[in-house]
Amino acid sequence: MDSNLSEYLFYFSLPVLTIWHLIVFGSIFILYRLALQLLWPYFLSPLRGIPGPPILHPILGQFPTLLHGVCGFLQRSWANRYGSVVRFVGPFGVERVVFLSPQALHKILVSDWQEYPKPNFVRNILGVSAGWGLLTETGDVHRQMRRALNPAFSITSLAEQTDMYYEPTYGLVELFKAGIEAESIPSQGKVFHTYTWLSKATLDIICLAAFGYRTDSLHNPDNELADAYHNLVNIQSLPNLAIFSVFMSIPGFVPLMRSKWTTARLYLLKNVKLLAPIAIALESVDRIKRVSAQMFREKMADTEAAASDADSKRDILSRLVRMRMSNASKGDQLSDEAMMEQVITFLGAGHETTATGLAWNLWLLASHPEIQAKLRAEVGPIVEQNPCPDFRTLRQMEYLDSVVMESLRIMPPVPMTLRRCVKDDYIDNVWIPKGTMLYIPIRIVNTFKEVWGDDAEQFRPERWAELPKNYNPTFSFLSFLAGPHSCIDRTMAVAEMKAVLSVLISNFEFEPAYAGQVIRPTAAITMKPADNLPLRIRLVRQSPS
Ligand code: HEM
Repeated sequence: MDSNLSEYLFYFSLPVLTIWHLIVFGSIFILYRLALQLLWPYFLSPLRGIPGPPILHPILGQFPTLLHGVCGFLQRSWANRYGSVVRFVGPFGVERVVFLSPQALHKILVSDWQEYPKPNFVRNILGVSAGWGLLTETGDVHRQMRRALNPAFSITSLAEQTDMYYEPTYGLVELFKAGIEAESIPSQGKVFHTYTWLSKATLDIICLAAFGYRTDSLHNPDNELADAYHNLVNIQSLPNLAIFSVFMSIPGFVPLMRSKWTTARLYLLKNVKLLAPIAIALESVDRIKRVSAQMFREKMADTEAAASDADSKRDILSRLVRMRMSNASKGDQLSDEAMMEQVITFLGAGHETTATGLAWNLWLLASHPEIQAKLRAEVGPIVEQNPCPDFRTLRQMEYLDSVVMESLRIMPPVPMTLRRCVKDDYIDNVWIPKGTMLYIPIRIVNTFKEVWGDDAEQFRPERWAELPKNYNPTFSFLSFLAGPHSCIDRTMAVAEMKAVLSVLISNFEFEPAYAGQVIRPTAAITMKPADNLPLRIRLVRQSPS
């Protein structure tokens, strides 16, 4: 082509062509992609032979029913109907496959875990709301991080922390007592929104345990950290999760949101309805990071790893700082930045999960007074003698253990999680193409009748004293997941729940707030009570016997 002609095309035709081509080809491409995406699950998908519920809506799939249903119940009814491999379709033709067999779960979560990471949009949501650490990393980076962090979560380390749970717990006891005594007829007790209060107490506990930092959000709601977490927890809902999922899937959206430019303009984004929950999450995490960074700097400046304060010596951050100092020349070291992100992750992963677990436990006890009385008979005399039972004593209370495990089984704070297949594979002899989204059905597995029997959905702590013969220690109870991504702090979570519960049950009786009370679990990442779980609380000694 002669150079004049190419110059002519470049300077004159290209802009004209670009505008029209952009509009026309862009529209055709979007329509083509949309049509393909919508037709995909009906006619083209290699997964369409897997049994599962019919697609309810051509654009939204099963999403409307999932949105209005109780988390996990629908999937459980599908599993009962279609068997141990189920396919269902979400919005815009996105398919999800559920595997229930222990062999399939072993492959996805344990033996081939590197081939089944969390989907990127999930990692982005977790990263934006709970820091970029263990929860978001995968593969070798994750393995190295976990190796560096594991020693701070050893049983010995956690056992030494147990007494830190009691200051916030007794703070809660005092608040409940004061509220009840201020009533005109104290013997009738008082209705409290238990989840709200448990969320404050568990935030105070995790801040002490993770940083050695006293938030005291029970008495001081204006505390920077408490306020930021309060905002973060309040935006959790399924519709907001859907908004997060869409935006977090757009390439480049997360780096843009994390940029300094956007951070400085979050106040503007809060006025855009669709983006408001994301802006609130980012702003809250930014505030949490600022407080954490300050605490981290203080710990690092104290070369004795905070030798001055007894509490801070045993917190997770102090342990990590000490480990780093003693291993200064070895590998597996985390940078300052990485260590900070981890601690934010611990707060995010450890605060709401435990609050939710405790709230459901109190509900189950409130609605099963005979079990509550049996538990009180075990824990009451022990707590009376020793108001702050240590790790060993908590472990020795067998019925308490059964009650906590049974509650976590029926009402797991994390009811499901997602994984994505990074290469074509066979699972349970079913061909799963690269990119397939897998729904890990924690709540369904925990209440699977083939393992747990016909009363699988009932709250019966006694079953833990004699486990069913089909029980598989790793894959019949998935509340803390299994494999390299399983909860790093399972031991602390259970010990903390036991500590708080033993003290509360020794001091109070819990009842439904009104006759016929129905619970409303709402699940985004955790499954919390939508109404903050009102319960009537009475002082133990004043209750009619
Ligand atoms: C009852 C309370 C808790 C429950 C039910 C729970 C449950 C879980 C579950 C299901 C996962 C796996 C998530 C996934 O991979 O999709 C997980 C991971 C994790 N949890 Fe917990 N958790 C609880 C308490 C805690 C506490 C107190 C901490 C405090 C440090 C914590 C820290 C973590 C971390 C760091 C991970 C990521 C582990 C990894 O990927 O290597 N959790 N938890």
